[in-house]
Amino acid sequence: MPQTTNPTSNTENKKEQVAVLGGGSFGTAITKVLAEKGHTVHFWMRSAEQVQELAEKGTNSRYMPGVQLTGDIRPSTDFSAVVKNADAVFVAIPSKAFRNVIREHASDFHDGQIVISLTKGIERDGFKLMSEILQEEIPRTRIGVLSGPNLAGEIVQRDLTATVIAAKDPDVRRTVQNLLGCEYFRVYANVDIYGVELAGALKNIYAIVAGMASALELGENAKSMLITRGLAEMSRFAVSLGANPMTFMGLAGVGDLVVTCTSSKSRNFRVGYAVGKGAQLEDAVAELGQVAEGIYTLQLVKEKAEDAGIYMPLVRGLYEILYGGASIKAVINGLMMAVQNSDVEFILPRTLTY
Ligand SMILES: NC(=O)C1=CN([C@@H]2O[C@H](COP(=O)(O)OP(=O)(O)OC[C@H]3O[C@@H](n4cnc5c(N)ncnc54)[C@H](OP(=O)(O)O)[C@@H]3O)[C@@H](O)[C@H]2O)C=CC1
Ligand SMILES: O=C(CO)COP(=O)(O)O
Repeated sequence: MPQTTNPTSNTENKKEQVAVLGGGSFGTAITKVLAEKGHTVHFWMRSAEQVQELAEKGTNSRYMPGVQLTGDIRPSTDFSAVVKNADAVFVAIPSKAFRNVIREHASDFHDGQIVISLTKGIERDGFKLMSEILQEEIPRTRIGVLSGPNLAGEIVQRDLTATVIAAKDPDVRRTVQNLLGCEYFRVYANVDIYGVELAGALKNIYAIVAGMASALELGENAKSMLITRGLAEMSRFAVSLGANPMTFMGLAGVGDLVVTCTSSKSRNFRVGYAVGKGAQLEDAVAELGQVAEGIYTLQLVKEKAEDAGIYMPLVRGLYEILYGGASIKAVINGLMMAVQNSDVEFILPRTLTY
């Protein structure tokens, strides 16, 4: 009988110099994982007060109240010093600021340096994903994307978590698996950067929809319908842009979609919930006090889908509610009474069902 090899671990314990850019919830969570693995983490944030608090008390109370950070963490507002000696750099800057920050400091990155985007958003001009921005701004680095069902608030509690590293270069994938993989954090590999990254950005839209459905107490069947039709819609969109549909079966696709559509720990879910309970969008966002990428991604995807003629009824419906003044009830009714179509269109194409 042929034997399948099953190595006990591909996680090394070599200590490295790494950098994390962005002092919000996710930057802090990844810093904590890296530091607990014994790496030296150079942590860049723009707030001098936050740097001082982290250096003196080992906390980031603005974004992770009650969480103690331990290990060799070196917070700093000096971007150049943070990036200069790092073998790998993890970027957790919201999509709206991502290009400006990288462009302003492009000369600080060195040839061959590993740079990994953690950001789940899209840039307005040109519909660019973060890996594309990295490619344009710092093309001589080795680029990857980390995405998956990764609620920061759970990672800092050491709750069991898995994620995906997507990179063309196998050495980048291996390095990131070694840097982060530990008893509570697993890193799976993919080569479909575009699909992994697009999945992470798109699912935020459906998390807003799911939060709304939860506020309206539409029921468990409705929740399942939304998640599954959301998956159909996001994979239809991504495939038309060149991503691999199989990526959406993995952690970065269905995995992240499920966690953000079912948990009030997701900020996008919470924004949808608040609007479902009658709040204005601006008030819901202000109350959150953190980034909810889905509200920007929604606008960009709606425009892109219309330009490209891609059928995205959930995106259109949510857009009409958030930005077009439509009533939630009318949108739900319109969705329910639309043409009944193919379940899995990669098996039964949509057009054949008319
Ligand atoms: N939180 C999570 O569970 C996860 C988040 N992500 C993704 O990570 C990315 C970052 O999100 P997250 O950390 O949660 O966001 P937060 O809202 O928690 O924090 C945002 C951080 O970005 C900083 N920032 C904002 N604008 C700038 C700027 N112009 N220059 C420098 N820093 C800036 C903020 O600094 P300041 O406080 O000074 O304003 C703050 O440190 C998002 O794309 C998100 O989708 C991915 C997986 C999980
Ligand atoms: O991406 C996330 C979990 O995977 C975090 O989602 P939110 O940004 O909605 O909190």
